[in-house]
Amino acid sequence: MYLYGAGGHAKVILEILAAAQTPAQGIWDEHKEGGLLGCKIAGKFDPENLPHGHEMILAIGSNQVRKKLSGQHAGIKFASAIHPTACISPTAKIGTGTVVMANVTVNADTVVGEHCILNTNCSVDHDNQIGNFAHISPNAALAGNVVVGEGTHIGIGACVIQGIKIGKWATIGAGTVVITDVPDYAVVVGNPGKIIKYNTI
Ligand SMILES: CC(=O)SCCNC(=O)CCNC(=O)[C@H](O)C(C)(C)COP(=O)(O)OP(=O)(O)OC[C@H]1O[C@@H](n2cnc3c(N)ncnc32)[C@H](O)[C@@H]1OP(=O)(O)O
Repeated sequence: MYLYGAGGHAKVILEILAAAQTPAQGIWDEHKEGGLLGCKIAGKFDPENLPHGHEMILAIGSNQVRKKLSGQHAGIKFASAIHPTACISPTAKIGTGTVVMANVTVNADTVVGEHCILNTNCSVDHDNQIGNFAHISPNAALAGNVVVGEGTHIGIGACVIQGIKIGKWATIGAGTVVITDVPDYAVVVGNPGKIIKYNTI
C-alpha cells in the first residue's frame, strides 16, 4: 500500500494502516522528502514507479484535490483504509479510496462514495448516501436518511437531522445544526444553520 501526500492527514492514515496490520510501504509527495512516521517519502508520483499489484490511497485533505488526482490517475488501483475500531454495519457500503478513522460509526444500508473521509468519531446513521469526495469531520453526526452531495465538507461537530439533503460542494461549518435542506455550493453556519455565502469552485 502506498500513499499520495505526506501531510497531517497522511499521518492519521499511516496509523490506521498500521493498526489494521497493513503498513504502508511508501509515500509519494513532490514537496517533501525524508520520511513520515518512519515511512519513506519517495518524491514525485509516477504511475510507472508504483510497484505492480500495489494499491494507493489519496492522503490529501482537500476534497477538490482528491477529485482532481483520482481523475488524473484513473488507471491506478485505489484502496480504502478502515480503522479497526470503526463500527460499520454489514449492510453499509464503503467506496474505493475512502478512509474511515478511529471510532467512526456507519449504520445500516448507508452508502459512502469513493475517496471520502469519514473522520475520527463521526457518526453516519442508517440509510445515508454520502457522495464521492465528501468529508465528514471529527464528531459530526448525521441522523438517518441524510444525503450528502459530492465534495461536500461537513465541519467538525456539526449535526444534521434526519431526512436532510445537502447538495454538492457545500460546506457545513463547525458546530452547525442543519435542520433544512442545503443547496449545492452553499456555506452554512450556526444553530439553526443559515446560508452565509456560496463556494466558488
Ligand atoms: C482533523 C481535521 O482537522 S478535520 C477539519 C475540521 N475543520 C472544520 O470543520 C472547519 C470548518 N470550517 C468552518 O467552520 C469555517 O468557519 C467556515 C468554512 C464555515 C467559514 O470559513 P470562512 O469562509 O473563512 O468564513 P469567515 O471565518 O470569514 O466567517 C464568516 C462569518 O461566519 C461566521 N462563522 C464562521 N464559521 C462559523 C461557524 N462554524 N459557526 C458559526 N459562525 C461561523 C464568522 O463568525 C463570520 O461572521 P461575521 O461575518 O458576523 O463576522
